[in-house]
Amino acid sequence: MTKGTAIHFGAGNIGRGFIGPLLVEAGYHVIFADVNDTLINSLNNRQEYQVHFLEPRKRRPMTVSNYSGILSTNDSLIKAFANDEMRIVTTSVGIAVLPKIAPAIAKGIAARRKAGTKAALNIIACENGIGATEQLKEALLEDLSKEDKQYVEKYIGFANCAVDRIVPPFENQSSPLDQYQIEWSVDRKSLKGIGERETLGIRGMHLTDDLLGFVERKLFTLNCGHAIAAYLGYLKQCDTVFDSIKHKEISQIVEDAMNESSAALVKKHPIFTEKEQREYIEMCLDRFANPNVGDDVQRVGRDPLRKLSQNDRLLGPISMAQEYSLPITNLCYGVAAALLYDYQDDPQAVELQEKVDDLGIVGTITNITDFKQDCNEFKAILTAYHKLQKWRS
Ligand SMILES: NC(=O)C1=CN([C@@H]2O[C@H](COP(=O)(O)OP(=O)(O)OC[C@H]3O[C@@H](n4cnc5c(N)ncnc54)[C@H](O)[C@@H]3O)[C@@H](O)[C@H]2O)C=CC1
Ligand SMILES: O=P(O)(O)OC[C@H]1O[C@](O)(CO)[C@@H](O)[C@@H]1O
Repeated sequence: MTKGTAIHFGAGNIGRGFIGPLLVEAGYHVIFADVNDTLINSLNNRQEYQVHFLEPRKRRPMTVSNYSGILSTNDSLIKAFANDEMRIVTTSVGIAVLPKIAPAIAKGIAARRKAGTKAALNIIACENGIGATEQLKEALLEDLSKEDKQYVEKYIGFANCAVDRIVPPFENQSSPLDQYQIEWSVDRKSLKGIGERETLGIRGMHLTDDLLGFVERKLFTLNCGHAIAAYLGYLKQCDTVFDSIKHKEISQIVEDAMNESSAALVKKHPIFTEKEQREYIEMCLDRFANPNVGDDVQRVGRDPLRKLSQNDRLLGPISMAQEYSLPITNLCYGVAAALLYDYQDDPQAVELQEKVDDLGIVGTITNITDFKQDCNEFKAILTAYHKLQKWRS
């Protein structure tokens, strides 16, 4: 049964491998909008592609069809917004790219208003980060007229979400996908056009009134452990997270860091019990150790400055633990490992190491973390940094 049309910005790993397939399976025609014309041409020429599951158990690949591709700069995309059948807009372009796609979405909304379309449209940014859809909304409001803003209030929902699926890069026109518990939790109250008990009819989308809990659980547990495994693995010259987690001293730090984060998480978000968090951590460790997921440490560790930002997976759990005066030693190892990340093909790693060269490590920790030099967190990061330096030599 057709449910209408969806536009998905970013036909990369999570777009083609996770969100796109869920929307297609739910009965939407998905328009993938991307800047990469080779990718768009290849999607249009193929008309279908496969998603295969990297789980230890065998499961049949899924065939994805009922989609089309369009360059995100193409004016037809703006026209597509005006269509009454257009119901949902999703993104997975990377959080820093959201301001770049905002003008096209703003033009699309203006076209929708001018066409007199009254059907609700929901926009969901599926990026790793807190409040990604909110950031997109703020960026696009700048481009809207007063009338468009009134229209937005009435008909356009902007819902934050947590998106959890490990999708390593595509190979040979098919998408590898890890098949553990999947999570696409969406803020129910921000959606438009659905009743109290209704859903958008998308299997795998979980509507919740406690979104922040789900976002922080994913970012501060799974992403936290994943990033620490990547940065520590990089120091030991591991190629993949799978290789990294085989080192006992790495898996211990990763597990202990996730435990430290969880101890604070269950206090802040009592919707999760300690038992559930223990099981969640087990599930994360299983995923990291899945031999079928050949996930490069450089992919998982990409953009270290973003990962070292205040509310992200490394400093976020430390602040949360500080609120309850809980231990943070292993989380500080994660921060220190990220500070040592010097992969030359990652522009943020290069920028980070230039900062270390300019400011010294004490100045860099101050600059990035905002911790005072005499506080425990600062000392723990500095101590861990000096210990981890020896891993490289
Ligand atoms: N890969 C994964 O397992 C997961 C990724 N995420 C999040 O999803 C987002 C995307 O990640 P991936 O799919 O791995 O990255 P990716 O690099 O595979 O895909 C990003 C896509 O966005 C496109 N893009 C870049 N600028 C654009 C623009 N201005 N307009 C339209 N398209 C544009 C790129 O061409 C690329 O196809 C990130 O925020 C990431 O944190 C979240 C959970 C899991
Ligand atoms: O996509 P980010 O935020 O750079 O994080 C790296 C990795 O974190 C995950 O979302 C989950 O661990 C990966 O699948 C993802 O690619």
